[in-house]
Amino acid sequence: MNLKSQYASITMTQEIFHSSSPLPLESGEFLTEFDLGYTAYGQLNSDKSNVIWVIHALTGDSNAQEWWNGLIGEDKFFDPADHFIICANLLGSCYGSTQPFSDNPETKEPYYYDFPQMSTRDLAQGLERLRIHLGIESIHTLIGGSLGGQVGLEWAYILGKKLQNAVILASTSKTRPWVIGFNETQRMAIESDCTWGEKHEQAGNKGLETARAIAMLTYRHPDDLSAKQADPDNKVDDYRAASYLRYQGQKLARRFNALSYWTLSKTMDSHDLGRNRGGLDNALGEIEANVLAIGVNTDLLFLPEESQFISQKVKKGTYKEITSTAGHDAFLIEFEQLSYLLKSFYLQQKK
Ligand SMILES: CC(=O)SCCNC(=O)CCNC(=O)[C@H](O)C(C)(C)COP(=O)(O)OP(=O)(O)OC[C@H]1O[C@@H](n2cnc3c(N)ncnc32)[C@H](O)[C@@H]1OP(=O)(O)O
Ligand SMILES: N[C@@H](CCO)C(=O)O
Repeated sequence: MNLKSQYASITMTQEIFHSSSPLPLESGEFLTEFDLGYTAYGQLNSDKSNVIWVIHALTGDSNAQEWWNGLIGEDKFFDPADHFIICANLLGSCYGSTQPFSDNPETKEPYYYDFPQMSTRDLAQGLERLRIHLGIESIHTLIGGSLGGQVGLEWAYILGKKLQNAVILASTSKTRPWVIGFNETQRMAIESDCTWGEKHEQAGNKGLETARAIAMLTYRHPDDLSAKQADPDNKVDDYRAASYLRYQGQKLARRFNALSYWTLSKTMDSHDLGRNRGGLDNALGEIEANVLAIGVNTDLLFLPEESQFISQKVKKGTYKEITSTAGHDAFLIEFEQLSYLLKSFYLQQKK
């Protein structure tokens, strides 16, 4: 399907790729067949050397130009006039790809709670299938933040020399117990919703609101809330921070579902680039691409040290840092710094 983007001159395509061959999963299970919804902007050049592959974070979708509008678009750092920019909705997510409400080909009923558990490696294998289907032999740059960075690292490992540059933002090579703990509290919130277990898309919705509110505290820095959600001194109730978190919970529950959230949070927990590869040092050391690992100085979820570690262990690594009061989500917000860091990274490659 060809669509007009908000920039009349940009070609934007939205398609669904269907894979009819089974995808083996790390758990030992299979996805018998699967769909990946994807969005592409711009055109492949004649030698197919202008591919920028974006991987979204936990609740993102494939329309990267919309949620990364400060980085992708006309006259932005990644301009579809020059690049073929593609982003696929990750497996398990509810924006066009196979997810818990998709039909299980074996039962002809939605998977619901029987949706198989997938690791970041499995999600990367799904993207690899799409790359092969599109006939893309090499990727100029893979870029993703948070969960998108985790999947990006896994894919960078798989791609080997087919990938030139990987930009991994606010992410990690192995999920820390602290993060798994936060994800578990969010799943506990979902489980405590009395509709969890029912077979419809609203199941667990109130629990999802709470889960998002908990998650927001890991995406923001305490100082950010102090600055933006401060109350007058005479207050004894109805604090701004409280209504902010409630609002954020409701906002997500309107556009996402608890089953996809559950699945993807488990996927985040599973992330360990070094599993069955002789550990992290070995696995990172086998990545062939130039890697730019970007940390955020106020990130409490994926610490800047985790990005530094990635840059130190890969063959060709660079570390840069975003300075922001925003916390973890700065990678979705601080476009000016991001554009500057990307520019200096590419200039460094030319030297
Ligand atoms: C179909 C789709 O939308 S999917 C793709 C979009 N999403 C993604 O890709 C996921 C990644 N994006 C994100 O996580 C977020 O959009 C971010 C991090 C980029 C920005 O987060 P935001 O929620 O926009 O910013 P912020 O934390 O400042 O909150 C602002 C919102 O809180 C509201 N708010 C602020 N303070 C309060 C308060 N005290 N009480 C109630 N509401 C409040 C604001 O009015 C604003 O509401 P709005 O979103 O309806 O305009
Ligand atoms: N704010 C991000 C998650 C943190 O990376 C999202 O909602 O996708």
